[in-house]
Amino acid sequence: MEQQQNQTQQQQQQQQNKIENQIYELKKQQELRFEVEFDVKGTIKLIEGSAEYFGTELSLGKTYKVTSSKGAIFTWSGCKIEVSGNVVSYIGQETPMLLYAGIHKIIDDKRTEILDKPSESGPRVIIVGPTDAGKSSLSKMLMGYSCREGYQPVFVDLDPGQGSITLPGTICASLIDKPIDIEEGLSNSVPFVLYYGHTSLDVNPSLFKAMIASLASNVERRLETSEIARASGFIVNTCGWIDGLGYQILLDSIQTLKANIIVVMDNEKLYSDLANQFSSGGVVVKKLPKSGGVFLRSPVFRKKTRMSKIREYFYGINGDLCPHNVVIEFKDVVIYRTGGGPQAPMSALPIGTQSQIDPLQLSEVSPNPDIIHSILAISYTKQPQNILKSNVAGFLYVTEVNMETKKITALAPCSGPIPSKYLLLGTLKWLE
Ligand SMILES: Nc1ncnc2c1ncn2[C@@H]1O[C@H](COP(=O)(O)OP(=O)(O)OP(=O)(O)O)[C@@H](O)[C@H]1O
Repeated sequence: MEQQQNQTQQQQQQQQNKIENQIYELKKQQELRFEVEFDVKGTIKLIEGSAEYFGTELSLGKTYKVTSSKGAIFTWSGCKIEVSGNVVSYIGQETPMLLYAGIHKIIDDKRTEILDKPSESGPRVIIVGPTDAGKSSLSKMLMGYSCREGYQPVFVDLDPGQGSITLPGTICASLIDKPIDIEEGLSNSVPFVLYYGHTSLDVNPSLFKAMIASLASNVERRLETSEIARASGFIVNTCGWIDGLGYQILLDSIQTLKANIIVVMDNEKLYSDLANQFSSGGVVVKKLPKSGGVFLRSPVFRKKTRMSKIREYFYGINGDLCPHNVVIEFKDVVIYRTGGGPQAPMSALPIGTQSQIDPLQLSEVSPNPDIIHSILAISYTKQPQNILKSNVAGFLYVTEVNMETKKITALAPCSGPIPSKYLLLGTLKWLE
């Protein structure tokens, strides 16, 4: 009841604050929480003091465009911020930022500790917790703080639901050498990308686990490339499925990636289970509360975010890219899907039964109108049997399949022939 009243008051306050050119004065360790709807634009400018957006410092006097997003500008020492456009905002008085900074300290200490020990590994951080706990935001913060100290951690994104580095449906690893761009996010990094093809883990958990193993080998190789890479380690963001099979996948991810720092957000049971399982093996397991500012995102909002992420891939964040229509003859490509055909998610099978289909089996798909609106990953592989562990060169969006002329028309981010004949299909679709 009290929570409901608080929420209503907060909403009323947010409505009042939807004013053009509002100036906010933040005291130390406060944050300005904001929300900008889809297709609506606003700006944020730091006009005095210092502040950061999930670990990235704001430049004084620079106007940042914000759209389709929710977030917070935090200050350690106090600041003034000017907000304009259709931005709903309010000041968050209490934040868990000191505790979050404490996790950065643990990571930093680990880096210092292993500098003179070439056989030891730097921080291998994995952030786990339920949906909308603030995991992605914390991973951005930790990467931002690391880069500000000259480290270059690898960011591993194991959440195919949103696709923070490239498209939804992927899992990726990318070296981060500067704090994340406030307007463009992670889109400037050059990642190693695997196309899982689905936005939910339960469609093909075995494939997901196999892909984590491939990603882990890639990350290991990256950590061995230099002293700075070894010391910087990696930061993994996971998806919010934490019980049943979701928990098993988390355990598998922690073990496969050999995580040595586990950060559990907003869930006592998960913390207790993971602490019991891993603390005795020298792994640091820490729990963190969720920030009161984290927005709960409805399934509709999540779907819209996914769709806008795909749009961004082809058209650019500001609509400034010009994708090309490519026409591909059936004979020039081979399309594969995993799992031997369309599958029911695990959750849809009767309890205790298992799908008879080998989840890692590749089956060739003849081009047909059912693949219209699908996102196809173009693989770098030269051998089709390696398609599931090979980096993705890019994506195509199928707009037409002509069975008479035997041609596929697809949207591609750039012109010219596609770099490989091997394409991977999942269940990810986009209605432009
Ligand atoms: N302190 C904050 N103030 C305002 N918004 C915030 C704050 N922290 C996070 N958010 C926003 O809340 C939303 C959810 O946070 P985030 O994506 O970090 O959660 P998550 O646990 O990674 O979610 P999921 O696993 O369900 O994708 C995001 O839009 C994020 O920008």
